[in-house]
Amino acid sequence: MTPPLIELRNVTKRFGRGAEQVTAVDNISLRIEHGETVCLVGESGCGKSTTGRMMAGLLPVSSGQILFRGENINSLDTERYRAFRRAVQIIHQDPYASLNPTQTVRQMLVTPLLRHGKARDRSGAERRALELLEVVDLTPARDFLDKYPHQLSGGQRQRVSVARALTVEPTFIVADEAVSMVDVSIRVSLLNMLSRLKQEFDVTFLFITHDLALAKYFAWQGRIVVMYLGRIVEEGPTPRIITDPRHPYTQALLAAVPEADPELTHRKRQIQLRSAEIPSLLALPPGCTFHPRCPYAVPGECDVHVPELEPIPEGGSVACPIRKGEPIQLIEV
Ligand SMILES: Nc1ncnc2c1ncn2[C@@H]1O[C@H](COP(=O)(O)OP(=O)(O)OP(=O)(O)O)[C@@H](O)[C@H]1O
Repeated sequence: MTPPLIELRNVTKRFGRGAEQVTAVDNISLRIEHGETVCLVGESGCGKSTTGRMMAGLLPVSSGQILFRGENINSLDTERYRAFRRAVQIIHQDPYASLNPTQTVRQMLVTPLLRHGKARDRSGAERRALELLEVVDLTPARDFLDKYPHQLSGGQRQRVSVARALTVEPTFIVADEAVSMVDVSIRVSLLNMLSRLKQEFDVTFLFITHDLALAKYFAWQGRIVVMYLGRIVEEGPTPRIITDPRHPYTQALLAAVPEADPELTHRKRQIQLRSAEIPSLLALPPGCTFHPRCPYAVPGECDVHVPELEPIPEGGSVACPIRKGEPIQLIEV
């Protein structure tokens, strides 16, 4: 049996020491198959970026294992580890911070192409750089080769980041809030470009976003994984999560979608959180960490036991023994 492309097994990540220590990611397990598109969603600070950075090999785990094509990335020899680091690329939220301001687009693309043997010589690397600029819809490509990051718009910079990631022919891309900083008007064209890469380059995606409407758009054929305060609280096929969310937190996230998306908002979900405040990672509530905000919390159960993710027949799994079997009540508006 082919192993998943990438797998997290009971991965935990702690930052800091002593009383200041926080557990940003708490014992999560996740399998992503080759060709899948998975969206990791949740509010700011729930551990999405930390998870993505660990998967890209940019942060060590505190405990647990990350397996790439079935092999623990910490047991790889130098050559295989380098191959893993090339295979997994990350696209950050802020392309301005991740692009070197002193380099032209030509340098940013030609250098990795030559360094990683993706082109035989300089002219081959330039040809490939031009092709990649066209792939990311920066045309006419020649006009962009000598530009510096500050001469590009936010959307164009993000396209250069994507082209740069593609120079090493990755199999897995972590797109961390990759379209959040660009204007809404060009968000869709960026998303469409990323979607095209799934097919054209056979890339598997982990798309990290706080916005369920984006997750729905990007991963309708894929899966949504919902994180809350470092834990996975629900996961499943996107259509099921969007139309029939079971965890009260997922329901609250959906109810908060501001976009005029008729599929997300034509029926209002009946959920009124007890508190809008997210607890601090420094003082996590016992039991289910969502219980102080949850309208369905059962005293003696939810404030005591940490719920496990359990599969549900409709697809995916839910970490809420109280609500997992209950479709939400909807009211027509
Ligand atoms: N290098 C670090 N040192 C200390 N704490 C960190 C570090 N990186 C992240 N954290 C903490 O870990 C928690 C999770 O952060 P993370 O960036 O993974 O969340 P997120 O869901 O991606 O949120 P955002 O969308 O705001 O980036 C936060 O409380 C954050 O302050």
